[in-house]
Amino acid sequence: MTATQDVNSGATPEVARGAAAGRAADCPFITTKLAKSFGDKQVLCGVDLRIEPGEVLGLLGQNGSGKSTLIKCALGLLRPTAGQARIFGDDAWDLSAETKARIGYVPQEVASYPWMRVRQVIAYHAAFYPGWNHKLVAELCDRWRLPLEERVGPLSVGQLQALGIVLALGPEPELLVLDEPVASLDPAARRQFLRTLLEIIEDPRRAVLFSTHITSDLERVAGQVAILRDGELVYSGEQDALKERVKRLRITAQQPLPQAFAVPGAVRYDIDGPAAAVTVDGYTPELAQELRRVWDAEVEVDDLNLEEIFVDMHT
Ligand SMILES: Nc1ncnc2c1ncn2[C@@H]1O[C@H](COP(=O)(O)OP(=O)(O)OP(=O)(O)O)[C@@H](O)[C@H]1O
Repeated sequence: MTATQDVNSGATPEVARGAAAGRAADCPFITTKLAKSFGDKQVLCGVDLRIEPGEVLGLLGQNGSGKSTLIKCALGLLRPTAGQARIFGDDAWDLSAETKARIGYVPQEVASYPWMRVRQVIAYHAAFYPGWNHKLVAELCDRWRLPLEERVGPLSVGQLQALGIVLALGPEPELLVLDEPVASLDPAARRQFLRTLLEIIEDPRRAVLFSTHITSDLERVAGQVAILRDGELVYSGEQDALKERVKRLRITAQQPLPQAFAVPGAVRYDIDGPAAAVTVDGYTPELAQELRRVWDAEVEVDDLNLEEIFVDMHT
């Protein structure tokens, strides 16, 4: 595990010492019926998720839907109540040092050593990783104008977040897990980050789990999308397939639409007399044809972007 946190103890990245190359290339990330409760509050309800090498999975969900809890259970930072998470074949609660060394994790709140200078923190982390990419780290520090000679303690939240990303990317991890990594970055730094991420995922061995509320970012980088609602996955699959499946139908009938007007798979209705805008989950061209026939209506089909899909699925 890279650097900003040791997944099991919250201690130094010593766990990465002795990182071994050449382990069997197991699936980077699998959860099976993963469940987590805090007291009597169930936060995750049987989540099945899988990320293959070369995939970027964007994790979406409203505040409190369980994204961070899912990530922490999958990385062995929280113990699941039921089900299982495996990282490169290891049980998440019992990750080997070799497996931890293959993971880069940027938590929602980056913690580091406040008394050290930025340059020292980077050198400290680099010392644990034989494959540390000094050139990449220097480039990233430059791009994000990280103040190498300043102490970590007084860094701004955004600077600390950028440092967390640098530390996670330094060892060139095969699994990169980012829990809202850009929330505090300014627009220029965010753009730089996305550029960096796009460069990183050119390597087909890498898998990325990227949780964010900024859907336009996910739209650019995530081939796979998972949507959590109240601890349950309501979608997991290709972003393109989601966009094929969820459409907005603009319906114009000859007469005001009756009370009984209903569309199979509708997740949102806006009805105004003879006109309706209906978002459906499970669109097919046959559905549009059927609506034209049954309601004697014109039906136009609009594509939605990821943000519109997310919002409509949560109203
Ligand atoms: N240690 C804990 N003890 C009790 N409840 C917790 C704990 N950690 C998380 N929760 C609860 O679990 C729920 C899910 O929290 P989580 O942080 O996973 O959500 P999230 O989807 O990451 O939210 P956000 O988008 O706001 O970061 C919340 O209701 C939260 O209060």
